[in-house]
Amino acid sequence: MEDVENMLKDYEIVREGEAEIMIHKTIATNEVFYNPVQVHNRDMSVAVLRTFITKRKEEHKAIMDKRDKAHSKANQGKSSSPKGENGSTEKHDEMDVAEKEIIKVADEVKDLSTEATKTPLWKVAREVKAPVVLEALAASGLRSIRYAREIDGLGKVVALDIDKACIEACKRNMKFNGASVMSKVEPHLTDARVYMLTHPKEFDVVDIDPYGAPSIFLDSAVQAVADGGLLMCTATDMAVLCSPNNAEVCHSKYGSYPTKGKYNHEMALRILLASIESHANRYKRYIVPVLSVSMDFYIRVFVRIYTSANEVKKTPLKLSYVYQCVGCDSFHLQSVGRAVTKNNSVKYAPAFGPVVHQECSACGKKLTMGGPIWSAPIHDQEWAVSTLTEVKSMKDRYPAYDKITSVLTTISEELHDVPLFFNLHNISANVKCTSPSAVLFRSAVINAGYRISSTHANPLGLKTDAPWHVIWDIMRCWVKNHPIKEQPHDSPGTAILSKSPNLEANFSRAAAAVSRAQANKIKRFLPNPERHWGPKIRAGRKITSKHASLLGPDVVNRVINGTARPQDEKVIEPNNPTPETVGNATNEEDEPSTKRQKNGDDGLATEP
Ligand SMILES: C[S@@+](CC[C@H](N)C(=O)[O-])C[C@H]1O[C@@H](n2cnc3c(N)ncnc32)[C@H](O)[C@@H]1O
Ligand SMILES: [Zn+2]
Repeated sequence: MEDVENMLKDYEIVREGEAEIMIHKTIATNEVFYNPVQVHNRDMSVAVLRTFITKRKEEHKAIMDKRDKAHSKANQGKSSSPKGENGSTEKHDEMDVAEKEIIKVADEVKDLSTEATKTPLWKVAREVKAPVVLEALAASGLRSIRYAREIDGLGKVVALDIDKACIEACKRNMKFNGASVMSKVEPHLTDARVYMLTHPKEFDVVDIDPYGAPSIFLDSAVQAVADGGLLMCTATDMAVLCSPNNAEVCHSKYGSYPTKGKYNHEMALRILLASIESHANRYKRYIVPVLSVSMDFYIRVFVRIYTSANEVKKTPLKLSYVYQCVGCDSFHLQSVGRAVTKNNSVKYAPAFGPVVHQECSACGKKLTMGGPIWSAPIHDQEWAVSTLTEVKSMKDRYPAYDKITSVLTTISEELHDVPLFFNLHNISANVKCTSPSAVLFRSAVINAGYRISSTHANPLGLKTDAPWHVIWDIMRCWVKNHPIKEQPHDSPGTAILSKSPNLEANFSRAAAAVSRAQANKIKRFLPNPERHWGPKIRAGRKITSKHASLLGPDVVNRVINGTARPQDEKVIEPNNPTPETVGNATNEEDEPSTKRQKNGDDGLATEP
């Protein structure tokens, strides 16, 4: 008893969701990674895991129903087949009926769940197994403990870390959370890559939450996920994924070039998805994204993984290069592959190109090329809506309820089949005019016969299927009624405005120009979580005077002198290193400024 009390006096107890973890009071050691603002990440993961469990049950039930239907049809065929003289032929007929029915049903089930696994229908167990989870990079074990305590119907949770101090902290925290956690969570001190490679297809859920880039874990992670299982993966190296200044690093880690577009947070998601797909394809596997989130200072994707050599051939249709104009915000996508149908068979060949001229058709400037990115949908609309509904029904169980409902609401309203987006303020800046309000601009697009939506990745971003010549025509019409000062003759804006519009834009207010969430005054974007929010310094990295500009001289002095206070913990979180500013002025009161700062500190968990 005294031992426990003695031990507890060195720790601060932090509660998140239903888990409580012990954080050492002496932060100078910075021994085990813990970042409180990642509660958004953990809450979102809890929510998606709950949806996964529900969906798997539904899919399993559908398979069972179909199997039962197949059996009863086969039995009917058996009883109604006329008795002939030749017993063996009759038997054959009966088997034919049953077999055909089962094959037909197997196809239907495959369509139903897009689960192209090779498991024969008769082999599917009657009871759906409780999903087994692997948290590959567990640190304090907080996430694994939350999964074990909060998610009903979950099987074992295996928590790995390569760092002894982390696994010790994880074991301590498990014990602190009681017997139910002790019996469910299984910690291992090991290199996650080796563990995942030696446990192929063993986990229904694999969670990767690294410092910075997940790239070194992807190859083994895609192999550890069971067919139809879920891979959840974070990347916090936004400076690499978003900025052409780090293009070499991005290409070496992910196999794609980023471009300089205002859509760069969504592009980061699409680069990560393309990279996971490429790793999966090596093992005849492919991904189906269910939710892809750009949040705070990082991105997180949730993808299901299936095995099918046939489906893998279609990957080039889901990938595109991006041509980005250097003069204006126009961008164009070029698919990597195309489908060729010949005599009832489909083959996949490289696409015809290029889809653009060497100069931008709007402003005449050059185009840079980026990608390849994942250009198929990044979310499953039904998953987004189900997850949102489920979160709303359990408000008390999500400490970051406001944040995750706002993100899920915006995601549920996104145009899912339109990759990337532009920023209304930026395209107005291209032609040097005052920006039309979002509602007026959206109305003009809708009145021209196209669809438009917002995006969760940027409060001022707009997704539309309208081609760029329509977008520029709308801006030309706007400028006609809102004249601008004369611009330099060689500016992109002058080139854009020198052409007469082919379309007469109609700015009269369209009903669909305001989203359902906006109409109902539901918050779609929230301000930053707290003053010193962002990725944390890597665990174990010594805090020195070099971190003064980041943490403040007082905190650094206290840490160096060994007199740090528990509240200093909150300050040891540098700002977001994302190289772009997401927009400042906003014309919608529910969309606060999310201007972010550049940061060059080399001790960040996000640095490459
Ligand atoms: C960002 S922290 C994980 C945070 C944790 N998931 C959470 O939600 O609090 C990354 C962890 O990965 C661990 N790690 C790094 N490389 C690893 C490897 N190859 N195998 C296992 N763990 C590793 C580090 O020790 C660190 O504890
Ligand atoms: Zn241009």
